[in-house]
Amino acid sequence: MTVTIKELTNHNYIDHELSATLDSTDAFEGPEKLLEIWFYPHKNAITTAKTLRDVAMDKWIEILKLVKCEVLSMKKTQELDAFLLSESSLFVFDHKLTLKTCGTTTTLFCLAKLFDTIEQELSWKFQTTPDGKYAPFKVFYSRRCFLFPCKQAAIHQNWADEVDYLNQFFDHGKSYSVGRNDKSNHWNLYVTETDPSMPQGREYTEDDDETFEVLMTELDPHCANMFVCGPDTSTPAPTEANEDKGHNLGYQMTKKTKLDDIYLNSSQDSDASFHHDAFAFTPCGYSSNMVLAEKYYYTLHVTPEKGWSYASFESNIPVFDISQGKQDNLNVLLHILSVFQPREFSMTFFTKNASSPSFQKILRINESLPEYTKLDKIVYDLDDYHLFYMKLQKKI
Ligand SMILES: C[S@+](CC[C@H](N)C(=O)[O-])C[C@H]1O[C@@H](n2cnc3c(N)ncnc32)[C@H](O)[C@@H]1O
Repeated sequence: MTVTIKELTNHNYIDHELSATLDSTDAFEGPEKLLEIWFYPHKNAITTAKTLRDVAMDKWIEILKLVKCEVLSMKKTQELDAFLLSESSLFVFDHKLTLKTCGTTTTLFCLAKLFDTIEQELSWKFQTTPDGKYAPFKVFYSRRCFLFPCKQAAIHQNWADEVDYLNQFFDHGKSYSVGRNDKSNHWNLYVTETDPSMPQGREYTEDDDETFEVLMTELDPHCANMFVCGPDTSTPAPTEANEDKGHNLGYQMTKKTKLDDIYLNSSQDSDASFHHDAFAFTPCGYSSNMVLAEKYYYTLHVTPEKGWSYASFESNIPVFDISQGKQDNLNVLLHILSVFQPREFSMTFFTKNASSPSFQKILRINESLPEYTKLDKIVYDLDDYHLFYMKLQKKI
């Protein structure tokens, strides 16, 4: 499955001025804050005429201003809107959204505005408890420990403050610190209890809901250099003739590193659609969103600077099922590791079905990574989800 040059001209939204004027900062916090809100368990459970995808672009821009990031471009598919941001990505489905932002963004500061907007624009009322808290179907917030916590805005400097802030909005939130609890090795998760009053039954359940995330640090310098543009690097500097340098270079980086070729071209129907949107930052850095079969995404973000190099991969593609067993997450992981060759990485895998072949295979994934030593390997039973976490380090 690879992308074609047509992907450079079929954006639903693109901010050429912003792409031309973005510039680099010094020490950059690659590790992202990841907020996923399921307002309803399924689009069939929405009780009003409008859905999240009816929220207009200018409303998303206002919400994202509070997070301190901007929209570079957006592509719409049949099932989702994939936004490429100045600091990572936003995926909007009819009934849920995933917001992933890096740097010194203030992700949680958008919550009040987000709930106000959907109440005004969609008549979605989730503020139902007497204490004014919100009760969407499910909320997840997670992040690995930061490389530069002191650079973050106040509440994001430490996990306990983030949890206190989330608890002002939601009831029944549970907080986890996963992995050995030292300065650079843990990963945090906040998750609310599933709202039992929402409709139940097969037509309201996403059976194939899986999320696979790989967070890599200390990238191999040659690999990291593939995401640097300008003199003496492996990617040529853009020419003046390019109308949108960031998107052009992003496309070139994707093709060169074969990041569009992670999933086999053998998904259930080989005509499955594939959409791509990538951006190369100046002088370095890369972000991309890929959408497969209209409803599955994977997203990659790279901070290549020596000293704080970092790359992340996140996917909701149930690879074993859609490839009919021809490909699994080990295969996906090996492809990603070959592109970045990190010294350390952590991975998380969420699934509803602990007896699925995908989950059973992932439990033994470290046995197929002879170059890496396992530091932590943990499974959580979170009632309606199972979480697998593993941290690995390259053998010397
Ligand atoms: C937004 S990208 C990808 C971030 C992502 N979370 C990651 O995995 O690293 C960050 C990279 O782009 C570079 N960059 C250059 N200009 C930037 C800008 N205006 N905003 C954000 N990043 C920028 C950063 O220095 C960094 O190397």
